[in-house]
Amino acid sequence: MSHKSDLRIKYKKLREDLSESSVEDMSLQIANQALKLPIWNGTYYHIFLPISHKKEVDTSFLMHILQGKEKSIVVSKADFSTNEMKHILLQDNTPLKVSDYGIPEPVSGIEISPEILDVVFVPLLAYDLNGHRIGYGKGFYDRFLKKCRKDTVFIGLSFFEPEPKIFFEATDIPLDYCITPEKTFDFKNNHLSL
Ligand SMILES: Nc1nc2c(c(=O)[nH]1)N(C=O)[C@@H](CNc1ccc(C(=O)N[C@@H](CCC(=O)O)C(=O)O)cc1)CN2
Ligand SMILES: Nc1ncnc2c1ncn2[C@@H]1O[C@H](COP(=O)(O)OP(=O)(O)OP(=O)(O)O)[C@@H](O)[C@H]1O
Repeated sequence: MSHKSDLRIKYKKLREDLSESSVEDMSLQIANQALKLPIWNGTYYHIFLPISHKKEVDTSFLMHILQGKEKSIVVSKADFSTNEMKHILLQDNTPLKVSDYGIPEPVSGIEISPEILDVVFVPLLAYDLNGHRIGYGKGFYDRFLKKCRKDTVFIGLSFFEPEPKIFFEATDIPLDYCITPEKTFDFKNNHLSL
């Protein structure tokens, strides 16, 4: 089993090697895969805005789907002094600004409590067949997800296949699904769903 730090290096490199056009193509495929999941009865959907220079999944396609379905969309603002995030309702007039870390974030707006969220799309570097994930290592999402409801659905988005097994800590909150361009993994039912 690889160390978390080695996996971070491995997946950062795999992402760097992707062309801009494959990032766009695969991000569109991921959004299309999301349409097949049984997640569309909710009201509040949390989504991350991608750090583009890190070649994260481009969530703008998913965002268009959410807007088309008239869902309420929630985005976050990270506080690097506490490693906690604030969650803000995205409205037509919500001002966004790219932070020092390259993350597009709301400047101001209506704050939303994590308990209200029905679905959270989760950024990640690596994940495994049990739905354990690794991010950039500050624990932002671990702290956030534990404040959501028991029935909130957590969905990772990745360009890559899962690792067989990642060592996890007591604070790690596992994903329910991970969507990749070709396949969607359903961890609760322990099989490939679609
Ligand atoms: N789009 C997006 N937003 C997100 C996350 C994410 O993974 N993706 N996060 C998920 O938790 C949080 C931000 N996490 C971050 C943690 C560390 C660094 C950071 O240290 N950046 C350094 C470069 C370090 C490196 O490349 O390894 C820098 O920008 O100087 C950036 C973001 C909250 N918002
Ligand atoms: N709920 C929590 N309360 C306090 N500390 C936490 C909590 N969750 C995680 N941490 C701590 O935060 C640090 C980073 O956690 P971890 O390595 O799991 O981050 P990550 O999942 O890779 O990053 P991220 O969630 O930001 O994408 C660890 O030291 C962990 O112990």
